[in-house]
Parts: sequence; structure tokens; C-alpha cells
Amino acid sequence: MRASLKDLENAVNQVKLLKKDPGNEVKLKLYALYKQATEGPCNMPKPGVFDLINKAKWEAWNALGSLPEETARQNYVDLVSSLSSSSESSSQVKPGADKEHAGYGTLVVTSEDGITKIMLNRPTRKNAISTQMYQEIILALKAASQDDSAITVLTGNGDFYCSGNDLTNVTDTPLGGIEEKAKNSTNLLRDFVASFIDFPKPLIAVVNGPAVGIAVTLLGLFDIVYASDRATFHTPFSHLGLSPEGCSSYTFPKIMGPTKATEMLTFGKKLTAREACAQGLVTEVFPDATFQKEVWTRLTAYAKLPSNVLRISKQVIRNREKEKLHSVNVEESSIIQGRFLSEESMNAVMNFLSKRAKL
Ligand SMILES: CCCCC/C=C/CC(=O)SCCNC(=O)CCNC(=O)[C@H](O)C(C)(C)COP(=O)(O)OP(=O)(O)OC[C@H]1O[C@@H](n2cnc3c(N)ncnc32)[C@H](O)[C@@H]1OP(=O)(O)O
Repeated sequence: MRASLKDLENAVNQVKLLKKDPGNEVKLKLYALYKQATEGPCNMPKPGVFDLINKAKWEAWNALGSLPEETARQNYVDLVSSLSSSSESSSQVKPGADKEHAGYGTLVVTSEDGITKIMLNRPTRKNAISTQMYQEIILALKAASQDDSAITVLTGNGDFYCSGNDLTNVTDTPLGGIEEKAKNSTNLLRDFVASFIDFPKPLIAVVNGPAVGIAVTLLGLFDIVYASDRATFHTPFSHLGLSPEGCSSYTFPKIMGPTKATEMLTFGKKLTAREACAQGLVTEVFPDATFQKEVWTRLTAYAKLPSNVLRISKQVIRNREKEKLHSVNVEESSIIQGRFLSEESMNAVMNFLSKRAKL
């Protein structure tokens, strides 16, 4: 059942009773969801650069884009309910209770009901993957592979699933110059993709909104992909002077056939969720208004299955491809290293940074 106005009012009161301060990031998220739920999309002018607090609030609200009011209301109620249970669990320490894993700056990682959820948490940047986020996802997957959850979910906070590689990553050039930067990025990319190839349990993508670049290519390495009907799938590599990564040069032709894969990976054709589902990249599409409810109900049921057998089945299905996937990853990474240094790629990034181009 969807959250009602009364549920929203109760949740607002519950926030006042939280035993633990949820921290500024969560408070901003609550502010934004409340505004969206009660007033719709952000309707205020952007505050000036020195008005830091109001600017942060504006950015958090604005990042929700056109998220429907009832989804914002549901997300607000869900967030408060997760805060209430985690604040209870920290005082009562019930075994198996919802648990937020500390130590991540760009992710919110929680474990509950046999599910470890890794949520990309840079909504004001459309969850673009910064260098720190790449590193934290590697760590979160490693931890999830060893915890006692049955399944692991990757999803995004806000109106986007993920806008792909953070194009400002290139700006922190080390002393060794752009060649060293390209080498470091390539090594990080290879290790990042390898952590998906090696992940031993069912890995599920809950694609809550548009996905771009590496967030799309990686989907070929997931075991299930659920998408909101608001999600889109876009790999504009040629526009960015880049080549396919995330093993997509191998997984996409296998999933959708070489010509459909070429339209996406070479020509940057953007797919709707329904098109991506018809082509086998997405498992099932849900209406955005009921997406969270339907998907989490289903995943909670799946996570009750015996965890050892889920792990074994995944490995039976996937293991014979592993060696091939690692070799594809190494090859794609070495090709993209050259692309990072190409004029085409540098111009595309500079265009984006100077706001001349939007994909
Ligand atoms: C270790 C390195 C490995 C490298 C692996 C390579 C991977 C390849 C890829 O992933 S290619 C894909 C790269 N991604 C993009 O090209 C997306 C660029 N972004 C956009 O085109 C748009 O921002 C959008 C379509 C995602 C969203 O448009 P919208 O109008 O809805 O929102 P804004 O543009 O206003 O976005 C809000 C702010 O977020 C910033 N932002 C969004 N995406 C990125 C990004 N990928 N990198 C950096 N910054 C991003 C955007 O600039 C806005 O910032 P502002 O508020 O300061 O203006």
C-alpha cells in the first residue's frame, strides 16, 4: 500500500523522536523529500553561492527533479522508518536487525532481512561515480561478499540511478601528469569491474531512474535488473571519445545481439526501460509509482531462500564465463587507457565541464 498523507504526518513526528541525530546528509534528504512530497518539483530560485545552507537545501530538493509527489512521500516514510529501526537497533542491539554500515562517504550501505543494499548517494551529482565512489563500491562489494546476507542490491538515491563516470575525475591530475592519471584510472576501472565479475552471490540492480555510461554497461554483470519505467539506458561513448567498458563489448552482443549492441555502444542510442527489457538487458519493468514497493516485496521474499543454494546457483550459472570476462575487462581497460589520452575524449570532457555540452 502507498504511503498516505497521514503516514507522512506520522513520519514527520517520528523524526522528532529519533534517539540519534541522523546527520546532515540524511537531514537534507528528508528536507528534499518532504518539499517534493508536499510542493512538487523545486520551485525556488537557486540561492547565491555564499548562502551555503539554503544552497545545499535547494540542491537536494532540485536533485529530485520530477519525482512524483507520492513517490517522494513513500520514500520519506521509508527513510524515516529505516532511521527509526536503525536508531532502535543501536540501543537494543537485536541480532539480524537493520544495520547501516559506517565509514562510507559516497554510499549508504545497509543490511536488513537478508539483503545488503548499496545505495549510490551523490544525488546532487546524479550519483556520478567519483574516484572515492569507485573505491568505496569495491570495498562495499568485498564486505557484502563476506557478510551473511543472501543477496546484494545496488541502487541510487534521488531521481537518477547513476550518471556514470564523474567527468570531473580528470581534474585531479597527479604530479606525473595526464599519462599517470590515465594509468591510475585504468587500474581503478579494471579493479572496479573485476569486483563485479567476481561477486559470489546474486547481485541485483534496482534501477530507480536514468542510467548512463558505466552504470549501464555493468548491468550485463548483474544477475537480475529491475527498472522503473522512468529509467533510461544510455552509453554515449563515441560522443565522449571513449570505448566500451564494463565487459559490455562481450556481454551486450551476447544479451541483445551484435547489431542492437552496436546501436547502443557505438552510436549511443538511448533505450527506454521497456526497450531495454525487450532486448534482455533489463529483467522486468515496474511503474515508477509502485516500483520501490513491488521490487522490495519481491526481493525480501527471494532473500528468504537458503543463502548457500543461491550462491551455488549463481556460480553454476556464471563461473564458466569468469575467465573470459576477466580477459575482456583487461583488454577493454587497456583500450580505454589510450582513449583517456585522446584529443576527442579530452575535448568532450572539457565541453562538459564548460557546460557547452549535455548528453
Ligand atoms: C576510474 C575511471 C573509469 C572511467 C570509466 C568510464 C566510464 C564511461 C562513462 O561512464 S561515460 C558516461 C559519463 N557520464 C556522462 O557523460 C553524463 C554527463 N551528465 C549529463 O549529461 C547530465 O548531467 C545528465 C543527463 C546526467 C543529467 O542532466 P540533468 O539536466 O537532469 O541534470 P544536471 O546536468 O543539471 O546535473 C546536476 C548536476 O550534476 C552534475 N553531473 C551530472 N552527471 C555528472 C557526471 N557524470 N560527472 C560530473 N558531474 C555530473 C551536473 O554537472 C550538474 O552539476 P551543477 O549543478 O554543478 O551544474
